[in-house]
Amino acid sequence: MSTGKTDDSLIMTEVQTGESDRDGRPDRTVIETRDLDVYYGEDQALRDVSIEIPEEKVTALIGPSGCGKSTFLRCINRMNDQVDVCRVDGDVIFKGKNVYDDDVDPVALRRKVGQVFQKPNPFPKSIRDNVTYGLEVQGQSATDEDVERALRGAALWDEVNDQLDSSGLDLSGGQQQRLCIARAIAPDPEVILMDEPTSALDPVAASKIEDLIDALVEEYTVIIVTHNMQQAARISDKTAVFLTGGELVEFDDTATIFENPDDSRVEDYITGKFG
Ligand SMILES: Nc1ncnc2c1ncn2[C@@H]1O[C@H](COP(=O)(O)OP(=O)(O)OP(=O)(O)O)[C@@H](O)[C@H]1O
Repeated sequence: MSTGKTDDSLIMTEVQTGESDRDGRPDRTVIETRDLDVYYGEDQALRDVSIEIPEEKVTALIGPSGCGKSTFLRCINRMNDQVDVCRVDGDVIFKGKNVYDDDVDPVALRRKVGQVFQKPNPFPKSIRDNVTYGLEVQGQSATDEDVERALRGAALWDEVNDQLDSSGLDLSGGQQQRLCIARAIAPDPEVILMDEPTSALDPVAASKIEDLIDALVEEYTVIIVTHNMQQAARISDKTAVFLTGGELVEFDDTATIFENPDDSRVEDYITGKFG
């Protein structure tokens, strides 16, 4: 297949940031927002959000309902373009390039920044066609190897390799979500956005997705919205805490956020005093 991390049409310089990491390498910023304000009509959903998301790490976004977590995710791959009343001010820099620049093609952007949603949403098509869709929508043909690679990457191959022509809708909820992850990774993205990907699943299926996220981050950057504080603590390297009004209150290593946050509002939120 012709996709891959060598296609740098959207990619400019990379930015070095801090020091902590999974495997000894220094952090590199893959996405940076600067002074990001987002409005729906007159209502402001995000307020002056500046953050640097490290590459090949899991960053969790937590905070009470309505604080703008999903809005933030949708800014990164410009899904908010599809909301007429939505206005975005400020910069969203993906590997050095502002994704809101006029010369950025949102479809190409979404190949590099894939998304998985709360409710598994496979197409009413075969398992194979669900996986190849992400490539074909970009005008690329997909081989059997591409299908196998994506399904293996989503820890689903062993369960479905003898039924690739069956409907994706016949799979269990957890398998459907892993199929959606396979669809997202088929075009070989850099970043995978996940909006509460386990909240519609039973605990066993959710645990498989958590294990999968741990494996995916060897190759991809994962940004996950979750309401499940234990999940954020278990799977993420960094945690960003948003609070009502769309303010990013604190962003730090997950251990620091959960054990020793700077802001008392974060402690109150985490200990369940509000939100
Ligand atoms: N399409 C839309 N049109 C108008 N307002 C919207 C739209 N989407 C979100 N909002 C508003 O923007 C604010 C932030 O919503 P958002 O869904 O980003 O929050 P959230 O933190 O992800 O919430 P939740 O945890 O409940 O999913 C809310 O006040 C919400 O009502």
